[in-house]
Amino acid sequence: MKQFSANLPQKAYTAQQVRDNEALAAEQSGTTLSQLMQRAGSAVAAYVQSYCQSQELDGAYTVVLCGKGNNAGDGYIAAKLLKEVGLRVVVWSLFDPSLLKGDAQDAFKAFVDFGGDVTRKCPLDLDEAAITIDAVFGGGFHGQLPEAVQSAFDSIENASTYKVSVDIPSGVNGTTSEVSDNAFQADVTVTFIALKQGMLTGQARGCCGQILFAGLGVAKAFSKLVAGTSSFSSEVQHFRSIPVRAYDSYKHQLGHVLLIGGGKGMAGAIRLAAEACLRSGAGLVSVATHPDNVGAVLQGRYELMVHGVETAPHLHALLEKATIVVLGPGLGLDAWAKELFFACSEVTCPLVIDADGLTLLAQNPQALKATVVTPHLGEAKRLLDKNDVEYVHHRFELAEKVYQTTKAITVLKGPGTIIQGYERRNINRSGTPAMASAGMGDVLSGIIAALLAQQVPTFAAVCLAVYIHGLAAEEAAKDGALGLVASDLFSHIRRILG
Ligand SMILES: NC(=O)C1=CN([C@@H]2O[C@H](COP(=O)(O)OP(=O)(O)OC[C@H]3O[C@@H](n4cnc5c(N)ncnc54)[C@H](OP(=O)(O)O)[C@@H]3O)[C@@H](O)[C@H]2O)[C@@H](O)CC1
Ligand SMILES: [K+]
Repeated sequence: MKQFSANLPQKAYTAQQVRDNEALAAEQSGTTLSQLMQRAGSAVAAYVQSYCQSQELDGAYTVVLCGKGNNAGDGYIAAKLLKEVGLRVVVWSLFDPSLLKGDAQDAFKAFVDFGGDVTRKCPLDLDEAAITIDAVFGGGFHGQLPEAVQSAFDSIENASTYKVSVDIPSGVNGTTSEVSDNAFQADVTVTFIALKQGMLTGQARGCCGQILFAGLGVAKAFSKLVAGTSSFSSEVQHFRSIPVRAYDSYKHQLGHVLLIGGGKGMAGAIRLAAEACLRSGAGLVSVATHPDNVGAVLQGRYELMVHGVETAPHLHALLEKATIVVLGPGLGLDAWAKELFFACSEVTCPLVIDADGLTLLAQNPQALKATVVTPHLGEAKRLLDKNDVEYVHHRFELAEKVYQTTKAITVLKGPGTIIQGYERRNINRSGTPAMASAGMGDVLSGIIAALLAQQVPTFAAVCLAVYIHGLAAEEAAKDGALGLVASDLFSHIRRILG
């Protein structure tokens, strides 16, 4: 049986759920916790061996960093197995091994009895270590890494060694996604039993490198026992919810999106959103922008209907024709922006609010009823009550709070975008640098609007838009798109949507 796989399950759980239920899952699967630890260590050793084979690293030096909990137990087991197959292994224990308990203490003793070296100091020039395994903290970690651990990780960060984390990179909170200073930056993380939600989003996602999954023979029992907190999926299944276009379909059947934004001197964002909307299949796309921007927004994209809007009354006629409204890209915060913002109080069709629209919504929470909001971390913070700002580093809580506050499907942007709504939660699998460059958020709101215009149900439209956007970003990056600017995504969006 393969001990680990790059195919990841579609449900995610908190690290605490895993800790609380692994014993019962083991019992129901006819196994014990100490056998689970053996399997966990063995899965890590199997991965390291396969890596060594692929890189032709015979007898390579491997440093195993160990802590004081069960994560260290996995580390000692892996260390012994790798020593058995001829690797030169040394354990660098960052805590006194006498703190180890139970199975972890047994694993330490077994390694030492086998002639394994355990040292409390950095054992060698880390550039000489082909591989470094992080078994310092796993599911039991919270808060900040102790200083000694941080300085050890600092020296590893600068060394040319391949880094493998056991279960969860040390310094990452597997429940909240909070990341300690100097958290371990793995090339690969072999995670056990279930996907931990905290690894899949924000800065934490970057600490994990590639995630490999090892169910340890209890994953099935675990998933029957415990309800996941979120689905972690590419949402490919949502492609089915895009209606097939009839041969005789025409533009008036495919929605009319009105995008409002682009204050004086800020034509770019609204143009990007409008172009993404066209490319993602909306039937008609209108733009309401500052009169100065009309030429710039229309330039080279003559399918757009671009209107220079001075005041709210100019907007009313456009709002009447729209079936979907996007408010915010490049809107600004001046008097002109505020007038258009308040004019949207009459919107009865689905309303997507992004960017400056969110800042104005934060200042006037009762003024508009959004259907979808697409905040990044800073915008999400603004939308919340001061009392809730404590949730800022807890991306799941933050997305949930924004959802409760706005009652709009919330797309918390960033790597591993969280989509929260209708009591469902989704984490975008592609985990790309999707929002890394200027303008890419604007593209996302354009795609969402286009899918809504084509009558894809709202939650599916949002999941699908995030997926398309992430996939397009990934493809653009593969093509070596310099700096990954939003416009690189367009050709890929076209290709993905067929
Ligand atoms: N159950 C099993 O048998 C199996 C478990 N498995 C493995 O075990 C891992 C979970 O093990 P674990 O629960 O022992 O947690 P782990 O992260 O190793 O250490 C917790 C220790 O660290 C401490 N600590 C926390 N934060 C700290 C901080 N900031 N600074 C300093 N100290 C801090 C914490 O202290 P406390 O919070 O209690 O005060 C406690 O002493 C799991 O990820 C998987 O790898 C698998 O083998 C399958 C079978
Ligand atoms: K770890």
